[in-house]
Amino acid sequence: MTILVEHVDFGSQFDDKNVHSEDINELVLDGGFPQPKNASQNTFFAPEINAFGHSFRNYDEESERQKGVEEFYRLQHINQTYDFVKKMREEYKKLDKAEMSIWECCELLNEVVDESDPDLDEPQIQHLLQSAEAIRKDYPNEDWLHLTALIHDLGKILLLPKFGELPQWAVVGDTFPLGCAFDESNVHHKYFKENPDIKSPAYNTKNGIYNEGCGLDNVMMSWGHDDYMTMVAKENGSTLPNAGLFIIRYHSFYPLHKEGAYTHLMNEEDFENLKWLHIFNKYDLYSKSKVLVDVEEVRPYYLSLIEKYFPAKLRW
Ligand SMILES: O[C@H]1[C@H](O)[C@@H](O)[C@H](O)[C@@H](O)[C@@H]1O
Ligand SMILES: [Fe+2]
Ligand SMILES: [Fe+2]
Repeated sequence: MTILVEHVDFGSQFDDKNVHSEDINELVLDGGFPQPKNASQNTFFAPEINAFGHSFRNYDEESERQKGVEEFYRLQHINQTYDFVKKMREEYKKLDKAEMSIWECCELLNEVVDESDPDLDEPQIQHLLQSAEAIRKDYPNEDWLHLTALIHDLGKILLLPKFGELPQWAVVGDTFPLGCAFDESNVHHKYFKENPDIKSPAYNTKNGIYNEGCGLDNVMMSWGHDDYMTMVAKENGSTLPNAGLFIIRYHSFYPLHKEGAYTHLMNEEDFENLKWLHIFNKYDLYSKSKVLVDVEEVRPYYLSLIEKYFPAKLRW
């Protein structure tokens, strides 16, 4: 069984911003996943079952693994506050923890286990390469998108001793804005009732401390691997297009890109970039499989992309 996901048809607006769209009529979108016989072009067929035999992002399943995931969200929703995020951003903006290349970081990530993820059963470097290779197959000319996929989860190194050994709830899981009301579409929303921010009248309206349409760049997101990696890329002078940086910063913002919540905080540019995030998300989520990528075989290609868009060594 497969799930049918319509391909997003985006216009030529990206050409202006150094991002080129494919001639999508020429594409067969399958991301390398098994396709049904009658699959038509321009339609992405996503697998229905994850590596554990469940549907993807099923947070209600009665299983040991799911209990761990729920406990993860309890802690995350209680502890992510506006003040906490402010402190984290100040601390990590210093980028004084290490100097290393992007590829070195990919290798480091193998030591990391993500307790929030109900679908992933492989080392993190496999997830990076599986999503990058799947998107590369469908969008061969968007090299920036391949590299974006490769690096989108690198921020998970925050779990390692050298990078502060932050608890899981401060690194992984879905993200959400602070400084305004918590939307009900957040998974395990009920645990927000123990978050101290809920008592602040300033934070507890739909817009909270923000103005409608203020742009997501101005919104304080819960702290984690997304925000950190965006910071690292920007501060080290990456030449990735804005759409790539947008994908990295908001790829865990499922309440927005899956549920359509919080759109009142977006500006026009956010809406343009969201089209790319929707595309990216399918590959991030559905490429998690047991079919492993041969790291040595694809390494030269990704090294060439890293060289194109990043300095040789970055500050982390
Ligand atoms: O559990 C997952 C995590 O593995 C991902 O890296 C993150 O981006 C998701 O949003 C989260 O829910
Ligand atoms: Fe992620
Ligand atoms: Fe991911």
